[in-house]
Amino acid sequence: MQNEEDEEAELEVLAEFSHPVPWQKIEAQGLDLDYALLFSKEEADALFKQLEEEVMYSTGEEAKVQVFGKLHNIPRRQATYGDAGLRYTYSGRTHLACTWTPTLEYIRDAVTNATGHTFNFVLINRYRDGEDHIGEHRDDEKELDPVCPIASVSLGAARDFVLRHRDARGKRGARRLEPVKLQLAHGSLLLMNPPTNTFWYHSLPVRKKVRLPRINLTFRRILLISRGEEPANVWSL
Ligand SMILES: O=C(O)CCC(=O)C(=O)O
Ligand SMILES: [Fe+2]
Repeated sequence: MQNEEDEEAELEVLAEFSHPVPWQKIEAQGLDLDYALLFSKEEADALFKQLEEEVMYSTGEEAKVQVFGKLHNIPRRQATYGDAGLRYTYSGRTHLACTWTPTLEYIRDAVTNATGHTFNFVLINRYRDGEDHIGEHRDDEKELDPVCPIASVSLGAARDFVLRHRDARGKRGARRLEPVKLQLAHGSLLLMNPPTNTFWYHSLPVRKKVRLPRINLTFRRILLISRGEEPANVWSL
């Protein structure tokens, strides 16, 4: 019942604001992506600058990951924002979302207008230059709403984005499935639609020639109702 109401609300949003974005569809077995330029260069420049002033990135323990029992600095900076009280677990750590800034609300609403989907959380990654990167992973946490795409907005230096099917990883991948490679441009929006994150891993590899910073925002919808043994993803609302 709740879902039907949500769907109706989303359709209304779609009908009300159809944004003039030329979408490009990218498909492969179990992979479904939509790519478009969401912001003009001028607007993307302004948004990048505003985010540089507004976003507070994690520091100290929060900015480290544990790999085989050892703590490492993550090779980029991260921040989480969202609806009041939301928390989200990734890489074994629980993060409490900061409340939306005006610029983040503006970008979130532009994504909603362009897609008809609503989001209650954003993970922000800042890559200083081409040395900063993110390793191969899937965003398949069980607290994510399984019907909602992950909407990835890129600002700043263009970077390569590589997706590989889970059965084609490693030297002796069980299946010959070609990786999917994209370049994520300044002001672009990439939708990772279900079931992409079940079957495909993605990464942002090191690119030593890239000298300029990049900010990536992945808008997500986190379920507020606990499933099974898991606690609900809110402290208090
Ligand atoms: O920076 C990117 O384009 C990807 C970031 C990413 O994969 C993530 O936030 O989960
Ligand atoms: Fe990801």
